[in-house]
Amino acid sequence: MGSNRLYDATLRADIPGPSGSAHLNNLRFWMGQVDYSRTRLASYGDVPVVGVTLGNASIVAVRGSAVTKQVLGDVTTFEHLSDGPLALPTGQPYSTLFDATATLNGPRHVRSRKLLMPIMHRSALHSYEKVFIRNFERSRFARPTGETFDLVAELDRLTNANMLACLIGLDDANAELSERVTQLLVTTMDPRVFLFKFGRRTPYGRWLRLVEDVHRDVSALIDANRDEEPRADALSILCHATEEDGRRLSTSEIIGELHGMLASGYLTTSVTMAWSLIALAGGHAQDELGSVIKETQRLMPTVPMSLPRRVVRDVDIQGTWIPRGALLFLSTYLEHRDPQVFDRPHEFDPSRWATVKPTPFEFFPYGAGARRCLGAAFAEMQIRTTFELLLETGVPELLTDHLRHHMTGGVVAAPRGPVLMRMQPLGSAVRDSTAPLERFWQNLKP
Ligand code: HEM
Repeated sequence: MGSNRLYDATLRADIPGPSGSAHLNNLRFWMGQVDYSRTRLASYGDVPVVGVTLGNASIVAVRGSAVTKQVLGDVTTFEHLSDGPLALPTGQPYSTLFDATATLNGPRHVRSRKLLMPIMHRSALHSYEKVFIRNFERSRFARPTGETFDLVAELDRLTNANMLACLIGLDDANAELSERVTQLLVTTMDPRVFLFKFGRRTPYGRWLRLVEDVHRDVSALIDANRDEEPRADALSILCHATEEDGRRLSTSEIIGELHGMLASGYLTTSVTMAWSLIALAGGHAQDELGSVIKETQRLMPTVPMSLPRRVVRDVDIQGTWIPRGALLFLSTYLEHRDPQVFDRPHEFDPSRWATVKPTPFEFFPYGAGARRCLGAAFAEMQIRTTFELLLETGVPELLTDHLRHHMTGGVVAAPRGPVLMRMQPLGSAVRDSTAPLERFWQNLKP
């Protein structure tokens, strides 16, 4: 549904927005969504719908908790994209690799969410916790020796190991496949792959071979698992899951869902952990852990602009008519700084969470409604388990003063690495980085 073009002159609407070249406006939007929200969108105040280009609804951003509720609450008008640059060639065994909860709509989406529920069941989460503990103990965070390292890279390694073990059951014994799956996740986020979608020696050709290899190897793993005793990882749970009519998920469905969860959950978790650890190591280790994590997610939501929604029927948004076909975004970054909800909205203050009680449409780092992040409980358990162990082990000390962010994978706002830290023995006095951290948060003000 809807045009894949990023500018469609026929999608006219009576909305404000910058004039000038639509292509340049689009470029500014895609280049940096935090900066776009901060410098462009914020200047329109409370206007509910702003076009990336004046008077055109090809790409629009919407504002306010009432509109957020309308958009996230109506999954039949505002659909997730199932098309886009990721579409794979048809007729191949791997053609459905990107068919998963995050890209499906309508009854197929409802069905796939339901089928994934056992993966997030309390008993499953309990077994994942053991993996988080084991991998933490092998990480640099478990060694309070004063060694300097890059927290962004270390968290990336740790989260990757956690996800591969919990979702696919991979560990050191499957190093080669682990490496290939990781490579696929990383290259799928590389825009160069999709610039020229032809040839075998191009980045696209190499990426397609990787898709084929991973699909073949994980399919073999799934087939082997069907005959084995159930284990605690998601792959095994899905192999043994049955629908109400007794039907089992096909190998292609399972591999699509596993890939979808890895793609949705790996970078988002490692980056959320990196921002939170920067706050902990920079002077907030004594504050209540849950409040530090929430306050970090408020000021720097890892996904600062929502996933795009395709408007599939003409719709009225707070008195503004938006035509079918529009591509619509919410600015989580701006909604999380609403002064009506958060007093002194640009200050990093974990203690506010003792009193502030935002609705799910005022604070939504994981989205809200029928498409709320399916892995939120999994991510939260991973974050809490890791940081509780870390704070019991030693004192984290932030060594990098100049913090910056960049957009990666198209949708994630990550710290620009390296961000150096060290783990000092418990009871050590460490340098106070509150001033540089404060400067960083202030520089992010709209
Ligand atoms: C801190 C880490 C994470 C953050 C910040 C995050 C954030 C999000 C956001 C913003 C969405 C979009 C919601 C929407 O479109 O309204 C989403 C969707 C999703 N996430 Fe996460 N996520 C995280 C971790 C994970 C993990 C670990 C998994 C899997 C194990 C996961 C699986 C999914 C799936 C399957 C969807 C699609 C849900 C649907 O469309 O019904 N996420 N996530």
